[in-house]
Amino acid sequence: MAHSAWPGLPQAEILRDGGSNQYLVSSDGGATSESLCEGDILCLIPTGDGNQDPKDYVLLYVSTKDCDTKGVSKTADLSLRKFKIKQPPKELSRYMLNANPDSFFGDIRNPSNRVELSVIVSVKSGTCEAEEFYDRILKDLLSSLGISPDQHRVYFTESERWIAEFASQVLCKKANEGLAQSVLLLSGDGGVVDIINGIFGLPQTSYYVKPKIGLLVFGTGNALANSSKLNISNSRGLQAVFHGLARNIPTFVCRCSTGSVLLIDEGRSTEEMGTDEQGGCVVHGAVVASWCLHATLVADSDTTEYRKFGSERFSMAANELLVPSDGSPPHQWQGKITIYRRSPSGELQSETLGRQTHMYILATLVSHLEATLNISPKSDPLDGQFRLVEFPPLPPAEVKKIFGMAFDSGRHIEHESVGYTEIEGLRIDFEESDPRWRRICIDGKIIRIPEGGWMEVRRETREVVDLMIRL
Ligand SMILES: Nc1ncnc2c1ncn2[C@@H]1O[C@H](COP(=O)(O)OP(=O)(O)OP(=O)(O)O)[C@@H](O)[C@H]1O
Repeated sequence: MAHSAWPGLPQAEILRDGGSNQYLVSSDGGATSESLCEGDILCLIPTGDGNQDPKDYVLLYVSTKDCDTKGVSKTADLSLRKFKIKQPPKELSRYMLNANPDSFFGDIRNPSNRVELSVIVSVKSGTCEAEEFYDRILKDLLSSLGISPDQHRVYFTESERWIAEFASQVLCKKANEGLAQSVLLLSGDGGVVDIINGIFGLPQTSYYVKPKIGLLVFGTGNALANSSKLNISNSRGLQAVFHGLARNIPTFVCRCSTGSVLLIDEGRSTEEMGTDEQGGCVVHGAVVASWCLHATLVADSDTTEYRKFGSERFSMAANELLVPSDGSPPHQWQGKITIYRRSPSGELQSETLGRQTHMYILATLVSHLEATLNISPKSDPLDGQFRLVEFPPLPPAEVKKIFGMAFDSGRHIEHESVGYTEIEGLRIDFEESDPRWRRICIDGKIIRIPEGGWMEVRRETREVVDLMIRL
């Protein structure tokens, strides 16, 4: 760490403010003070180097104009604060930045021991705040840590395909050469999944070193972050980057019949998918594979107009599907569902769901699709277990009741019409003539299956990337 990074830093005192996780930071000899939530602390850096007093630290945190807001403030209200501190409260020692060669940045005090760092800013994620967060917080933070512009690369996404192409052309290539890499990714689930797919598109060498992803949360649903105990405070996940551990992101593979296409540009255009040796279409996911109501509402709400409403867009589109404004009844999706499970002796077994019409078919590796939508309450962070949530066509009021229960700590699994089970995989044979009802969702990406087609999802055993999480 270059101590020259801290010239003229003001001195402050940090004290616990009552019994909660609130602190008071007072500077200017007590003339100025502001409240600080523990979730907004980034790190404490010991500045003593033997000649100096070891009780000197630099405190870095994200400050908000609106500190009464529960949860997360708008990025426009955030700024990075840096103070010299003497004797911080001892419970804050867990935020101490130690010299650790295995950490996300490598040995931050020693530039020659740092890992290769890329920063990817997904400019269209969520409500498009990632770029502003980079400008307001991240740029200054990296420079304060002594990570100079020549020691990392910053990229702003230029297209829908940008992250997947970067992942295959840069990340995978270097990982295959055995290079340790870390990626600060400002996005929603889509950015992570694009990285996973970009890497899965190429073979792995025996030298492969999994890149570490530090996910800064800027999407709409943020299922992976909300399910992985990432602290979605104003630090947007930076606490896990500094103080977390790297853990494998479990994934699944989805194969679909030849002729399946990825819908892009708000569904106006299509793109060819990757293919396997048999000519089937292949895509990987880490969050969710769905059909019926879930896939259709994600697809219908993926427009610039809907995106302005943040995660509210999902319930708006769901309402239109359950109670269509033209007065028609909700659609009943038609198809054959086959479920794969492992027997206690490890044998793969299949069983067909005993009905042909459906309202909800969703296989997931995560617990939460949104901050409070606990779709799979038995899932633990990154546990790798695939679970199926399904129910048949029901009156709209009953479907809304089920969702109310899902938002209430995942109680929907107690509803008599909801099936919830551990699975190894799932196959759908579609029996729908209208292409609108043949759209599936793989981690937010929408795939249209050809008429008479099928899709199959299975857990994937190859590991490609790690996520920084706090255990
Ligand atoms: N410069 C760009 N031009 C066009 N599309 C972009 C650009 N940058 C990102 N995108 C696309 O924007 C989408 C952002 O997805 P992401 O998952 O990160 O956010 P989200 O959908 O709002 O959140 P979540 O998936 O968590 O609900 C992706 O499909 C990505 O490919």
